[in-house]
Amino acid sequence: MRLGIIADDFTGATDIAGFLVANGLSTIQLNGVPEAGLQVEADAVVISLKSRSCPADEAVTMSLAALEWLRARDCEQFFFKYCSTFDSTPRGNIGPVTDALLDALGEDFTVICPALPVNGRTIYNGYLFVNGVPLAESGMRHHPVTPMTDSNLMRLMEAQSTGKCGDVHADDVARGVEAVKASLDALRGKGMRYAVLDVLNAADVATVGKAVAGMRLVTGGSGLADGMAKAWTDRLSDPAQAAAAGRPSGERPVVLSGSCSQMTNAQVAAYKDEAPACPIDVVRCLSDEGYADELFAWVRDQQGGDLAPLVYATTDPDELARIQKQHGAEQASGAVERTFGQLAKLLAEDGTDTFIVAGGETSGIVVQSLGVTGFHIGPQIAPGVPWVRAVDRPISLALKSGNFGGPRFFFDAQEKRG
Ligand SMILES: Nc1ncnc2c1ncn2[C@@H]1O[C@H](COP(=O)(O)OP(=O)(O)O)[C@@H](O)[C@H]1O
Ligand SMILES: O=C(O)[C@@H](O)C(=O)COP(=O)(O)O
Repeated sequence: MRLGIIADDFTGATDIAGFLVANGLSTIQLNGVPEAGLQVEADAVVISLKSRSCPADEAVTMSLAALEWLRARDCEQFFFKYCSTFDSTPRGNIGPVTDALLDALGEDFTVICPALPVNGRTIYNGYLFVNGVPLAESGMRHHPVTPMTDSNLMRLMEAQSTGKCGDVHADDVARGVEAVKASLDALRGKGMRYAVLDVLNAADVATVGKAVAGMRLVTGGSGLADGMAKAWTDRLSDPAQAAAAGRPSGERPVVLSGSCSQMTNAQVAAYKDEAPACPIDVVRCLSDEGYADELFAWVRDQQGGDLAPLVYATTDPDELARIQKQHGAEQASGAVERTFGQLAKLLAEDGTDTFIVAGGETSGIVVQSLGVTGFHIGPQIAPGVPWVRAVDRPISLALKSGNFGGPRFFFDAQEKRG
């Protein structure tokens, strides 16, 4: 197998898998660390974990177990996939997991590259920008679980890891693959353990993708994987064929939105103007055991129309701050996730076969509640959001990262099924 990927959340996993498939790499996504005996045939395997916001020691244990499974399949290269907005808690899991993976592989150096220019994530001088705005000034500063209040990737990485972090400057990236490799060698020579890769555009993506070809472990977002896959294009199959097994097949859709990101707020606003929509009451998530049953009954009544019913917890930063102040951030987000998990399970048992889900943590809980083992990856609805189809039952899903897709994403997902 060419590439083994450990993703720290479920939308992140489908994001990277979607880019690999779009470049013609046959890819399978496995939800959680699979049992030792499972056989898979693919160019790339993505193991999706829900390890972004849990305690660091749990994230390390899960990631090492995933690495062990992948190593047993003779992967040529390993990729630790985290968010293109470097989402991590104040203590942070990206550093500890990167360190643990490096140590387990006997390596002492890797790259840090969350860039994804096609979705507006660029890196300059080691600072991460979201649509031209520094990360800490973007909507990510209000994230319910992983608010990002620093834009400097070197500082973020050093704060949560054991080593020093340098930067491969945009000028070197613009000069090409050999200049990037020389800069990486120089940083390593200076005792750095990590090197941020500046990336401003699609050409830089291709350059850094080639430059990391010989590294045993790389870390970053799906943009880096896109560049790596492009560098392998000569050995790849037809993208349409690679996506065939993941094409959506269902007929009873629902939309579940648990993301409070800026783009999801816009998507929910656009969709609820035209489709049946039910807001989630956080207080009832916290206190009412029967609440998921009630939501289930509502969805069931609404299915069968032109547009799938939407259940959403999505709210704006002011209301979110109020809820978190009143109930505690962890308690509120945990209760909302639990409700989505219960609702998804009830819906699947009743025959809902298509789940369009917004939010990484939300997607994680939905997929875990459905108990799906893994996914075939299908065509992309928007950059970073492919359709996926469960390997073990006829269920299709679109797992949308909070900030991905255009304002009409929920409509697009129901229209773009081929
Ligand atoms: N109204 C709300 N009040 C409190 N927490 C919420 C609310 N809506 C969503 N959440 C929580 O916010 C988190 C959003 O994270 P996630 O699903 O990963 O979205 P994103 O992809 O935007 O990061 C989840 O834990 C979710 O349960
Ligand atoms: O890299 C990205 O931005 C996404 O793949 C990702 O990790 C999404 O996480 P959420 O925003 O929590 O959905």
